[in-house]
Amino acid sequence: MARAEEDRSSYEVCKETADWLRARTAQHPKTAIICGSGLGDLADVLEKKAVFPYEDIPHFPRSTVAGHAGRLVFGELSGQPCVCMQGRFHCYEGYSGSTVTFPIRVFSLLGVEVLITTNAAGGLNHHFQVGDIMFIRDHISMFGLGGQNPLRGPNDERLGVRFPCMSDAYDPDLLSLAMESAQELGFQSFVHAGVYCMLAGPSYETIAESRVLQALGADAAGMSTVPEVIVARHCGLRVLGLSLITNRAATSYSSPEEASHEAVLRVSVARAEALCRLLARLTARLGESPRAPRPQPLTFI
Ligand SMILES: O=P(O)(O)O[C@@H]1C[C@H](O)[C@@H](CO)O1
Ligand code: HPA
Repeated sequence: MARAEEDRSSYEVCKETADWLRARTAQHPKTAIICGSGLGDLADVLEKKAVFPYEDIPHFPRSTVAGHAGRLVFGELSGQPCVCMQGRFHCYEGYSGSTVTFPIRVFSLLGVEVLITTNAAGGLNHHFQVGDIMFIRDHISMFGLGGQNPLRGPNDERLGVRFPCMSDAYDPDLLSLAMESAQELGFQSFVHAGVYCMLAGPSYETIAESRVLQALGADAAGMSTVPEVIVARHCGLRVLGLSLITNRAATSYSSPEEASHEAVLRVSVARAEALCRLLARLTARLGESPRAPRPQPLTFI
């Protein structure tokens, strides 16, 4: 029988973990990066690394999904202090919203100001190709609309307000900076901005469900990210979200597309280098002070 899940929703538990980490690393990360399925290589490019397996960190949950190594990596990216989650937690693993988002609160207590969250997602927008990158402009959470909000339960004001605004969930300045970074790297032909839709998972969508999601205005479908973003905004972090389109969601009964996690991981691993370059460029731009003036606004599909 499964053991009862530890309650990680309290400020004290988050602080205990943050204090434990602070005592073991001299790094003071301002940016946290969550590596999506198969995107763990993003953490390997950090310099001056300090690595903590999740099982060594007090109160940290365990990664159970292939392509999520389960290590917290502190280090520098483009000279900027960062912390990377090599492996995230998903609600479909059986974890509660407060467990899935526990690291975000720990990061906030460590002084992190910006969250960059990445994921693998199925493309719903007809213009998207496998291997494309979508910056998340907004989200729809089928999970959240169904009542599964990670902030459900008593609210501790030390962590954030009871009713956080979500119309500004994805920071427009970070989005512009990310688009500029993509343009500087010559990536504009395969970079878009769009709406990410979170499903509970772990089963992929049916054809009828994919059609509904398209009609709702979703550009990509996945099984993560939204709880992290809600909690990040709750504790005042600025957020950039990024989806790697690892497959195209099937929307026709005659379509050959069949989603599989193996194919998702294959595409993620193949595109990890491009993502690393993009995040390195973006992080360098984030470190520039004062913020460089923006070029002409860019239009992405
Ligand atoms: O952690 P992410 O959102 O990148 O992982 C996606 C969603 C599922 O966990 C898995 C399905 O293939 O990939
Ligand atoms: N649907 C949901 N989650 C996903 C997909 C998908 O097609 N691809 C990767 N994660």
